[in-house]
Amino acid sequence: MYFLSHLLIFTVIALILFIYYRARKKLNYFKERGVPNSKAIPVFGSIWDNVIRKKHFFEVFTQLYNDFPDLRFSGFFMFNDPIYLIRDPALIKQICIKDFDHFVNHSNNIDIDIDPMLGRSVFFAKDLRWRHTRNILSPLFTGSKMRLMFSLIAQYCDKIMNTLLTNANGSAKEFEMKDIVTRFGNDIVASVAFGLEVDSLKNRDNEFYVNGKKMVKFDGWPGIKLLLASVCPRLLKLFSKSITDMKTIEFYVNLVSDTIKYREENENFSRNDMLDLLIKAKTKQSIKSDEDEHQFEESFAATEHHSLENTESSIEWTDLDIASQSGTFFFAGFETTANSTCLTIHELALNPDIQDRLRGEVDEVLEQLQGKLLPYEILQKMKYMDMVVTETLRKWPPLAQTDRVCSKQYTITNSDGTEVVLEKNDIIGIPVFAIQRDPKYFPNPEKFDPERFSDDNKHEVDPATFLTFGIGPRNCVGSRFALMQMKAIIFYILKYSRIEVSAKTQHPIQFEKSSFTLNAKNGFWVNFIPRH
Ligand code: HEM
Repeated sequence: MYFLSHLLIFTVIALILFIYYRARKKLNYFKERGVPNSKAIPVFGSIWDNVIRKKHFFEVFTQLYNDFPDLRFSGFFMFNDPIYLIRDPALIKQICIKDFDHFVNHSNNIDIDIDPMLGRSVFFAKDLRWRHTRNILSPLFTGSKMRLMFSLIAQYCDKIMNTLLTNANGSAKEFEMKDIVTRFGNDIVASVAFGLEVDSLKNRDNEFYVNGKKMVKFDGWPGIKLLLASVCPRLLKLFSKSITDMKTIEFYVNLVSDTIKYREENENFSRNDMLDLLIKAKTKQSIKSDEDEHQFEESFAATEHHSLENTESSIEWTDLDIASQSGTFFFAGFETTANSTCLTIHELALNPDIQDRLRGEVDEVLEQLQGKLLPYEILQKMKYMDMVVTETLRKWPPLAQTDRVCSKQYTITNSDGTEVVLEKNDIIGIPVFAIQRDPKYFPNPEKFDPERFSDDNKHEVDPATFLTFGIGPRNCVGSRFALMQMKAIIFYILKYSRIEVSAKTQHPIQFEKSSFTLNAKNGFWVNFIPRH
């Protein structure tokens, strides 16, 4: 027994020393390639300040960006992984657009045998599966498809804002916006992506909302599983069957299967929602083309659709594939859209003059509509709305950084002339937040200034410095959906109320350091003053 316990202690110490030695050796990675790198410690790399919750990810990434202001790229370590941080917008464009074929995947791939739900989603898929899925999905997110869905969203926002403020009798009502906007988002996803009507403000613990919350919970054990899925999938398989809870997967697949069955049995049923389009894609029916696309004003922030080579695929779509793409609205679009909406509301509360001007635009539209529901075409024509939302997304992009993985050798040249050959599986980081807060590209970057995106000024913004929705063929497929949802919620809030700071509004706002995105530490509190 005595011998065994000593052997165990010895083995554990030897293992720790071995891991430490290997991690320390890895820290020479950039030096050996002639690339200056940010400070790093073994195992935790350059993000120690976030690991101990001293700084938010956003602050850490900004520090790494500012470490070498004159270089086109430098290096840092995300735990043990060396990452090339690309600082030069022209190089970002070259990698993500021109030479995209060398950089197709993100680093957070998940195989379908690790998680049948996430692995099928376009967000986590890689190579051929990604190309095939993206080719199917891209046509479902164009302006004309958004227009079809928009009436469901506008109706919902109008009804809910109206109910929220009944009984207020003209007096201020204090709300924590994240809770409200999350419930808005949940019901909109239920309606558009799953064909289900729920009212999460009334039925607070409805099954759809509870399962949705589980899907987007990526802190704690689910977060560790997500990290293991890309760093060490074999280890994850030892501990767990899947990242997403199997019961949650079953819930969504059953929901989608029942709805598909209903719609197939009722041929005349048409709801013009995303699920309809996904079912058509599954059964390889043609989806009406977008010849009327040009009639819509495009939001400044909406991402371009890049055509990919046509990939004939032998992958047959099942109900699980459809449930997975519908589920993508949760894990790719839920927190991002909800936080961006809350931050727009927060900025409008802090900047009453900007809010007044936006309300003026809303009122003009309301007068034009004469009680009718807001149509998508008119929403898209609201110039100041677009400027306000775009400036929020510039100042507060919900993801600090995105990335690409190199798939075949590629040479990049630094400002000092050093050439570096990127090898297969090398990772490059794109510092979204730091670039959008760099005074070189956005003077006085802390200021909330929608004028940056006015017709007179927006041509001065280099598209490769506005990266909130990413760049190139792997950009955010849901940008139009996110913008439509954010604008609809803001429109109907301003129709029914004036937003003011409340006693609980935090300014300057602080964010949860354990979160990878911008979750306010004490919530997003504001007062709504009902309008007559
Ligand atoms: C304000 C809200 C949102 C923001 C800021 C955002 C941002 C992003 C970013 C930065 C990326 C990576 C792009 C790149 O690496 O170039 C991305 C990818 C993606 N987003 Fe969004 N997103 C938002 C909302 C949504 C919504 C509502 C959906 C709905 C389906 C969505 C679906 C996706 C998908 C599927 C991808 C992966 C695309 C691919 O890998 O082909 N996003 N998003």
